[in-house]
Amino acid sequence: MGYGDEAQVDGEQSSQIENKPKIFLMGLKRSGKSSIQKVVFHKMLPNETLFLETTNKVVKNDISNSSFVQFQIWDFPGQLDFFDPSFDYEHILNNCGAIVFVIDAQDEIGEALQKLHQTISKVYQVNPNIHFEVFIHKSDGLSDDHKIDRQRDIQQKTTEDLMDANINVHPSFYVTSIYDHSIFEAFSKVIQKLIPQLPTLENLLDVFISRSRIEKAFLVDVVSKIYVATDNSPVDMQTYELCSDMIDVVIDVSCIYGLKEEEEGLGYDQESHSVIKLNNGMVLYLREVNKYLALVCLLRETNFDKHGLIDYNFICFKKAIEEVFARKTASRKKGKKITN
Ligand SMILES: Nc1nc2c(ncn2[C@@H]2O[C@H](COP(=O)(O)OP(=O)(O)OP(=O)(O)O)[C@@H](O)[C@H]2O)c(=O)[nH]1
Repeated sequence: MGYGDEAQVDGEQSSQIENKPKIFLMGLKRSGKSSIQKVVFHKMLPNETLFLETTNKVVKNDISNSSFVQFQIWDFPGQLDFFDPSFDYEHILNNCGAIVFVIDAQDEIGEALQKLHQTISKVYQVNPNIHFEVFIHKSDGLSDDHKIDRQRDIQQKTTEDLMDANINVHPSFYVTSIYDHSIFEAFSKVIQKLIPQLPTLENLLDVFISRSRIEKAFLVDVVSKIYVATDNSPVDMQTYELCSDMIDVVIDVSCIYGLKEEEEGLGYDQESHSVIKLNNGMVLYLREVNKYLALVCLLRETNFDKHGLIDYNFICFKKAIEEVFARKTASRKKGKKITN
């Protein structure tokens, strides 16, 4: 299952800008932009990206999976000169929330760094509110030492160049690969910056886990496995991977045993919940929050004895989330009325 429409847009169509915030995927040719989009949002297997052809036009993708996560991803071909005077980039940048700049960490990085600097300096002049996110990509092919060196080099050079040019921008850096969960974690962080309700969601999660003696909780988008929010304790990649895999297990089992004959669907509804006891004394706990989101938690088995309390706290948490959604929808409608 994938998301929404995928459309090729040319110069003219690109001027028809909708109100959803946009995330631009930029970087040199073959750096991995289309692969990232396909793997994260279209469930393409990483190995299948080997056969992706080079992108010739801007590819626009509408991501409307949940009330919180609604945006467009624009995949720019590596060979496109974004700042060509014939390309109306100033207009396009007005509604852009973030630029994800992808650097192939297995390749020579000089040209990519030059292009990154040029992109940041020009974009900053048009819209200083855009978040700059640098993916140090294809990290799977590097040894651990090499990974650290690459990240340090890219981060240092970019920051120094920006300081020398007097540009007050602080890009975020992520080491990513489509062959593990790093790409999902990085994209989660990119998207979270575009969710205005993030502090409220994090607070709700903090209260929920502390009252329920839970170690870690993620509010996950069930289709993409991007986490929309988590509590304030640090994210450990293995825990995120476990929680994300649990969603697959629950959906797969529901599809096989939960759907009626000839019934089609994702196998995920209000009834979806699951508890998995691991052999290391930990428990995974999943509950449906709404059509798009699941709460997935990790807790100690000894703290699961009072699971009635956890279930009760979850109901309160779910109600609070519904209120946040309702407020968001109400304020959106109010905004529309005013503009009408
Ligand atoms: N090892 C490795 N290869 C990757 C990764 N991501 C993408 N690739 C490979 O990189 C190659 C280029 O990927 P694309 O997604 O087509 O690159 P692009 O940036 O969209 O390229 P253009 O369309 O030319 O701008 C493909 O063969 C992918 O399989 C990764 O994380 N690790």
